[in-house]
Amino acid sequence: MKTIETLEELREQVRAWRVAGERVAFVPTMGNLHAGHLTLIAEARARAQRVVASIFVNPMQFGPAEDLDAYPRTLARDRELLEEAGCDLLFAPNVATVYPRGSEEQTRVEVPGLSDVLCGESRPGHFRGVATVVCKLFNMVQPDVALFGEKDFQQLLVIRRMVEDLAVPVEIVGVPTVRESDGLAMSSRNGYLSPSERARAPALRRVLTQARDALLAGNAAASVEREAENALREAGLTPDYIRVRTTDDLRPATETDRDLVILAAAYLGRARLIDNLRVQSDTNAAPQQTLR
Ligand SMILES: Nc1ncnc2c1ncn2[C@@H]1O[C@H](COP(=O)(O)OP(=O)(O)OP(=O)(O)O)[C@@H](O)[C@H]1O
Ligand SMILES: CC(C)(CO)[C@@H](O)C(=O)[O-]
Ligand code: BAL
Repeated sequence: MKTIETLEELREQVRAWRVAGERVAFVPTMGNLHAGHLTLIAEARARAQRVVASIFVNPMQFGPAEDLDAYPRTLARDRELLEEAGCDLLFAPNVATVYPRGSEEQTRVEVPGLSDVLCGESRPGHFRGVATVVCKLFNMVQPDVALFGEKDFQQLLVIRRMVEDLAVPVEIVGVPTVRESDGLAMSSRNGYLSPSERARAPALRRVLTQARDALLAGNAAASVEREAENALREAGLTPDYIRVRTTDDLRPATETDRDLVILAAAYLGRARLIDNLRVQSDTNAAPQQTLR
């Protein structure tokens, strides 16, 4: 596996593959890789002849009080994992390669609406940073297909919408969340948890599952959200939000919506955990099973 830091070398390599008629898949990451990332690489391999991964801790998506400096940087280990997983090229640019004009850069990519709710409300400007860097990385790598985890459900929707609205010629594939054996969604930031916090963390997934069951049993979304927040507090987590939303545009669920997702974020020690669970209720279900 090659590691490339400059745009010139990246473009030369990807151009050679494209000229040879090879399809290129792209997996953008911030590094500190785990089995979730490696599943994205495996899915990428199944969809293209060549796989490019990037590792770039993007300053633009971090708020001033967030963990940009502390974010784990483990490049040597990440390289080994990518190589074993069959990645062809690692693009590991520095900040000046991605943002050559530094603070003088003016262009931003924004997906308002989808970016302003849920995680966007707690992390103002976060999705502007994500959409801008993903748009740049797409222009740098020029892949045919790019893969993103469903763990970051809102991010996946923001990217899908950006690609649609700007006619970006990249197919976007969402990959189901990879979990630890106790249900906790794998995440680089799980490494921030102390042993006792780690023991409490699976409550997030447990509460999401209980909330889904309560919805399917006919309870109203607002009461399900309230109960779930209380359950998170009782489990020792500090809820940021837990909300029932439509899967396509994250609107609050109404009685007639059938394709829903419950999204949650909660603080635990130094970590802010996120997770989500789809709820597909049957339109022909008996009355007690429909959403009220
Ligand atoms: N558990 C997981 N299952 C599937 N995909 C995942 C998982 N965790 C992360 N991803 C995906 O990997 C890609 C890169 O994510 P990133 O490098 O930020 O990892 P992360 O573990 O989500 O980190 P963080 O803890 O900082 O959010 C994203 O598309 C993300 O959705
Ligand atoms: C998509 C991404 C690599 C953009 O920096 C990041 O938000 C992430 O790792 O999910
Ligand atoms: N996985 C999402 C990247 C972030 O939290 O900044």
